[in-house]
Amino acid sequence: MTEELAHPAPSPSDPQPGQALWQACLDQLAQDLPAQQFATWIKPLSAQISEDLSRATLYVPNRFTLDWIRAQYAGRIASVLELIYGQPVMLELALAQRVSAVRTQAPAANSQVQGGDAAPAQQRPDEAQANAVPRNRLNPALTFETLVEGTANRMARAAAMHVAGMPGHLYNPLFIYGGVGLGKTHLVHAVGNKLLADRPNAKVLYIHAEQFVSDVVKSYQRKTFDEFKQRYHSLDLLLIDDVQFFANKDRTQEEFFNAFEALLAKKSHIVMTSDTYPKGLADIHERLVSRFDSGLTVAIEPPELEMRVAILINKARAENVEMPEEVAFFVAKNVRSNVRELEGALRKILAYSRFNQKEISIQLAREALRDLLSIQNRQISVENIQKTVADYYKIKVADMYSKKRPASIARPRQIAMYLAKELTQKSLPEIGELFGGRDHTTVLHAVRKISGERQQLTELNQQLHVLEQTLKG
Ligand SMILES: Nc1ncnc2c1ncn2[C@@H]1O[C@H](COP(=O)(O)OP(=O)(O)OP(=O)(O)O)[C@@H](O)[C@H]1O
Repeated sequence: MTEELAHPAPSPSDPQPGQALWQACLDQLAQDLPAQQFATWIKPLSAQISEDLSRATLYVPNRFTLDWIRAQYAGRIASVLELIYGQPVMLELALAQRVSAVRTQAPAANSQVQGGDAAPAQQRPDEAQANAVPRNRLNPALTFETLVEGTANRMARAAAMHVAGMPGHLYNPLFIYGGVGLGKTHLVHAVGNKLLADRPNAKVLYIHAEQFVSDVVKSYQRKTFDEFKQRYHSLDLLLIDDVQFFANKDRTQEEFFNAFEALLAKKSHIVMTSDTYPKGLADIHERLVSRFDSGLTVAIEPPELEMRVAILINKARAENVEMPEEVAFFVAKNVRSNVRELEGALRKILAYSRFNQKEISIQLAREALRDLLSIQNRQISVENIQKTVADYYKIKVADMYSKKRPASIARPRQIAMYLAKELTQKSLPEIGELFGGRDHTTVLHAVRKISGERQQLTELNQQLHVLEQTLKG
């Protein structure tokens, strides 16, 4: 693959391989990204690449930039590095303040490279960043229009739309929770962007909870609580991300409580996100938890298959690429955990297609995602098979190990045994053991029976096909 790349892939024997790799990555990103984004976020990065090229550390000046780079660009940078080098390069993000400590520990041969001709990140004046990040900290790209709707986020989206259209009324506070990479941050930015589109003078602020913590600490140290209060208490809309980060931060919780009360009293709106529902939050004072829960609490679930397909097609289109539906289905079936991973897979496919100048097809997607797919294939376990088959035939997983014999249970159990033999490296006795301590001859009987019937019964063959696809991902 590497010989077909736009840049010759550096090898660890090049004089300064880290520098060459990072420069090639920058060149590629400069082509891929809008000039403004590249100049603002990527060019100023300071990179340190380990001698064996297995690890790249990017230094960023502050927490906000770190979160931003992680959310928006880290996946893309990692896949470009991987494509150029031909092997995965582990990407780390670190705050520039720690550079001196890291430098003293780093081996002398490590190359510390700046993005383009920018000043070192730790020396850049704060003003440069202040210019780059809008004061309300909203990302204009994260809107309702770019957020694909599906069963998984329908309720949260509807509530967020309502808040954006009529802030200060219903659902205050709006508390959105869900697992990583499911679109919580996107949704809160969408609320802010919509309100500003309707009312450009509205005072809106998006902030990550960690940034709020750091604001509290700073105003405590500098004795600037009046400014702090002025800033937060005068908002029309406060969007605060990942409030689970308030855990064990008493002073922050107190200040947030004050801000919360002040904002609600003046009918300003608060939208919060978290990785869990309010009562599931650990180490947060009860009075805050009960306030979090006093408006509307909605979950965002992992996206279902159709939604994943739509997200892929939409995101590809945003990059001016038409992704054939069958390819989107293939990817969506294989990448199931969250949207961020889906985006990562898409980036890999686009980069792979661009580098190799090949049309996007299932075969190309398979090649581009081969690491990810092989990990999944390796992960097929008997437990996984039992659960998938039980779900498919709507029986209990416990029936896989039970002694029950009715056909409605015995048959799915035989199918699961057959798949365990086909898809794992386990021996017949090992499989028997995992099916409630059955004898290996019982497993052998099941394997022979199902494989024989599969040749004759189209319906069974189809069911097995679906199960295999599901399990292989
Ligand atoms: N329904 C969706 N439609 C389009 N893009 C989406 C959707 N959901 C998530 N995304 C995209 O997926 C990526 C991850 O989403 P986001 O950062 O909002 O997740 P999150 O839930 O806040 O995750 P975390 O808890 O890790 O911060 C973003 O680039 C976002 O734009």
